[in-house]
Amino acid sequence: MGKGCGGALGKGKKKDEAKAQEAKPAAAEPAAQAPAASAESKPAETPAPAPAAAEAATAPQKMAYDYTLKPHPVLAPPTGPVMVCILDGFGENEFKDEYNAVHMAKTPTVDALRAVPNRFRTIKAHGTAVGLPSDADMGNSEVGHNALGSGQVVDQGARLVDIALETGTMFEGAGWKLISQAFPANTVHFIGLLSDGGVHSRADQLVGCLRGAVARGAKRVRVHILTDGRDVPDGSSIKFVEELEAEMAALREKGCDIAIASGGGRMKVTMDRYEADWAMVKAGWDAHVLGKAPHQFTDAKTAVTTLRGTDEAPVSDQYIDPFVIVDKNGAPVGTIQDNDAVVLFNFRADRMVEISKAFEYEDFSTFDRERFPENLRFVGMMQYDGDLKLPANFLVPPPEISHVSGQYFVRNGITTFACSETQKFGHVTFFWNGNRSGYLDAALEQYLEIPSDKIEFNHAPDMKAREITAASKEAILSGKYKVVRVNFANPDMVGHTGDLGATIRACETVDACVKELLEVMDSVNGRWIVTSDHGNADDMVQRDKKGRPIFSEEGKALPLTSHTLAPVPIFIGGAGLPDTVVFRDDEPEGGLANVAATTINLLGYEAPSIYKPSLIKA
Ligand SMILES: O=C(O)[C@@H](CO)OP(=O)(O)O
Ligand SMILES: [Mn+2]
Ligand SMILES: [Mn+2]
Repeated sequence: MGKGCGGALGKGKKKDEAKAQEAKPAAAEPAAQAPAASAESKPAETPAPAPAAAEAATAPQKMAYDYTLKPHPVLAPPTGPVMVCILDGFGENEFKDEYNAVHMAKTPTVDALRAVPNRFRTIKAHGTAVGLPSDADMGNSEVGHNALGSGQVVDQGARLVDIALETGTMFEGAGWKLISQAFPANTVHFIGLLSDGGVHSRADQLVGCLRGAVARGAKRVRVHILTDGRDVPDGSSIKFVEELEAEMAALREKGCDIAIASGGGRMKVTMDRYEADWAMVKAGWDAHVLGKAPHQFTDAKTAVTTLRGTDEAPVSDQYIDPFVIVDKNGAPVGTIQDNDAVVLFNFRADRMVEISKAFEYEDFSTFDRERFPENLRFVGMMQYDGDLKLPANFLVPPPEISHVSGQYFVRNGITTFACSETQKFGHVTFFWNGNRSGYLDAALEQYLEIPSDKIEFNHAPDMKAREITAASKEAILSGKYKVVRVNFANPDMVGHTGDLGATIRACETVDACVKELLEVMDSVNGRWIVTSDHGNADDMVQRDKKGRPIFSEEGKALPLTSHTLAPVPIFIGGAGLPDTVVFRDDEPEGGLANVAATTINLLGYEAPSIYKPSLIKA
C-alpha cells in the first residue's frame, strides 16, 4: 500500500509478494523527486486512443475489458487539468452552532463557492450510500475514498463480516480452518480495536468470532485490546472492557480459558498506518507477542482506568500506554507462542497492514521482533492488501472493487498527479484505486507523499497543508497532468483530537490553501471539484437525541472526536468550465460514488455505464 509496498518492508517470505513490489514502485520522496518518466513523452493534451486493441493482441487468451472512454457529446476536454480536491472530514452539518468548526471558521473561499448558483450541493457520505451496513453508520476515509475513486457502491468490510457471521460462512472458510488447528492444544489470540465504532472493527463481530471459536472447541483464547476514543466517545473504553469481560465470563462457563492479555490506545500501539510511525507497531508487538510493556496489571479494567489518569486531566483512550495483563506471580497471561493462532479482527485495511507484515513475514527487519513464533496460524479478518496478498490467510474475502477510475485513466493515456501527507497518502492512492498498492501505471502517474508530523495534530493544526498546496501548484503548472488529486488531512485529523479551537484553525488553513489552488487552476484554464469524504470538523460536541450539546458535571462540553453522519459539500468550477455546466437537479440522492462519473465528464468523456451517474448537466 502506498510507499509501504517497498521501502521499510523487510524481505517477504513469499515470492509473489516480492514480484508485486517490483512491478509497483514505491512513491517517490518529496521535493527531489523526478516526474514520472514517460509522462513527458506521452503528453496528454488530447485524449489518447484507448489501447484496448493492442492489449487484446498481446494477451489474446484473456477477454480484455474495454476501458475505452467515449468523448462526451457536449463537453469538450479542457485545455487545462481537472482537479479533485478532498477536504478530509469537512461535512455540511445541520447543526450550525459554536461547536461546528466548519461553520465557526473564517472560510471566505468556501463561503464564496457556496454562493454560486447550481454549482454547490451536498452529497451523501455515510451509511448505505458508501456500502456500510446501515444509515446509522458514519462515513470514513476508507469507504469514502473507495467510492470517490471507483464510482461505484460496493458492500464494504463491515457488511461482509456481518454477512459471514450471520450465514456462518466465516466458519467454513480456509482461514477459519487454519486457526482451528490451534483450538485443541494451543492458544487463539484476537487482536483489534475494541469499540462499536464500525470504522475499523466492531465489538459484536469480535464476540461473534469468540463464541464461534469456543463453540467449535477452542480451549484457550486471549484477546489483545486496542482502546478507541476516536470513533466512539472518549472514555467509553471502560464500558467496552466491562462488556467484553461479561462475555468472557459466560464463555468460561463453557469450559474455555479466556482472558484479556494486553492492550493500549489505538494511537499508541499497533494501529499505525502508511508507515507514519513504526515504533507504534513495535510497541504492539512487544505487548501482544512478547508480553513486554511499560505497565503491568492483573486485569484490563484496572489497566484502562489507571492509565486514563485523573478525571481533571484524563489521558484519551486513543493514547493509553501499552500494558500487559499478568498473573499473581507477575507473569504475562497471554504471550504469543509457537503453533498459536492469531486473528486480527479489524476489517479495515490501512491500520492493519504494518502489524500484518510483522506477523506474516519470516524475514522482516523493520524492527527487532526479538522472538518470531514458529508455525503461527495467522489470519486477518480480511485480506488487507490484495496486491501484496497480505495476509495470505483471512476469515472473510475483502470487497472486490473493480474498474476504478484510475484504471480508465491509465488505459486512455490520461496522466494523474496524486498528493497528500503521510496520514492520508494511502487514501488518495491505495483506497482511491480500490485497495491496490503502488501505481496502476507508473509511466502515467505520479504519487507524492509529504511526510506528516509525528505529533498530536491539535498542536500543529496546519499540518502539511501548505506543502501539499505548493507541490500541487507545481504539478498543475507543469502541464504534465490531466488529473490532479489532492487530499487535505486537517479538518479530519485535527477534528479527531476533539480540540475545537485547533479544528477551527485547521478549516481556515485549508480554506486558504483551496483559494491558492483554485487561482492556479484558473490560470491554466482548468476545471475542478472540491468536496470531502465524510464529516468530522462539522460537529465537535456530543449531543443528546434532540441535538442538544451534552455537558459534564463541571459544565464542560463533551468533545466529539468521531466522524459525523453529515453529508459533504461538493463544488464545481474553473475558468475552463463552460457556464452552461451546472449540477443537475434529478439526482437528489447523489453520494460520493457519483463523483467519479462527474470527474470523467469534466475531462470531456462520457462516464462508464457501470458508474453511479454524473452529477452535472452541460
Ligand atoms: O483515523 C482513522 O483511522 C479513521 C477513524 O477511525 O479516520 P479516517 O477514516 O478519516 O482515516
Ligand atoms: Mn477521511
Ligand atoms: Mn478520520
